[in-house]
Amino acid sequence: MKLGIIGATGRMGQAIIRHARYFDVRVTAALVSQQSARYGEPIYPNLANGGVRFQYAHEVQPEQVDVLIDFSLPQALADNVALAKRLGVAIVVCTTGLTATQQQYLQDAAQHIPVLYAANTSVGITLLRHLVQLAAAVLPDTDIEVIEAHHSAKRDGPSGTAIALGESAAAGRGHTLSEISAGVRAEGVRKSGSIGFSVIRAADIIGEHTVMLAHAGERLELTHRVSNRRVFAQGALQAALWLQGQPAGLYGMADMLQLETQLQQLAQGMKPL
Ligand SMILES: NC(=O)C1=CN([C@@H]2O[C@H](COP(=O)(O)OP(=O)(O)OC[C@H]3O[C@@H](n4cnc5c(N)ncnc54)[C@H](OP(=O)(O)O)[C@@H]3O)[C@@H](O)[C@H]2O)C=CC1
Ligand SMILES: O=C(O)C1=N[C@H](C(=O)O)C[C@H](O)C1
Repeated sequence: MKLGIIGATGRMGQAIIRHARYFDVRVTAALVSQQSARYGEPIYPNLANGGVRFQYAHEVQPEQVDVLIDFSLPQALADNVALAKRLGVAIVVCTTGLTATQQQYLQDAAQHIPVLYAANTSVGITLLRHLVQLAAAVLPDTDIEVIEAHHSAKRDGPSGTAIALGESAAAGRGHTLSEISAGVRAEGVRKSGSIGFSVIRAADIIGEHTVMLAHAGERLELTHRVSNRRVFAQGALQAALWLQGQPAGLYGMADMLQLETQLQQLAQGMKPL
């Protein structure tokens, strides 16, 4: 598969370029912003890469890529989706901090091309979202808080993953997140039934999320920690390979992993404790 990576000079873009060779994937386009200092440089000088150099989106030709992965910035989303439509290829969007308007661009593009959106491409978070929904439903009276920690260069907060986990918890309670979100907590007493967020930014933390479900005398904490960006890169590459064969539509990581089917089959085969 011929892959175009958008945000190719960034932390995640570089992780994709490093890990593509472990999949049946060749990076054939590595896209940078008009402001990039890296334009024209070879993408990974230490490895044979067929002479691919960092280039601008408007230079990419339709035969050059089969699928795109976007790890850039929200403000580039409209251009990235337009590029996928121009090339007529699927796009895996992994950028977080999207506005409602930018999320609508994904919905609109999905009428024409396959689009997979994932705020977190790890298998662990895809499963955790389901566990959180279940726990929130089974423990309806617990207070729910989402705590996340990331590196000091992260721009958005709460993280896209924290918001997705909050959405899962709210869904478990029969609500949308916007109905019961308390946002990032500051001062003031807790409103019963609200979901609050805590945000930590420090050093080189790659990505950590905890969902706490607490009531008096007892607390359940569901935690996911990533210690290597390879985890995100592998998930995104796997998603790109899968998405290429799908019809136009908007997908998530759970669709790619067929998680609902897997969980139903497992639940049927489980013995009572
Ligand atoms: N879904 C997931 O699992 C994960 C998602 N993320 C998200 O991915 C995004 C990128 O993260 P990260 O790699 O750490 O960020 P970086 O800041 O390291 O990289 C972003 C890159 O985007 C490039 N860029 C900026 N503007 C544009 C543009 N207009 N068009 C194309 N490229 C542009 C920049 O480079 P240049 O100017 O040289 O082009 C920059 O290198 C963030 O939103 C982050 O939250 C991160 C990790 C995992
Ligand atoms: O910016 C990051 O680094 C990460 N961003 C994603 C998010 O906002 O959820 C996913 C991951 O935790 C790393």
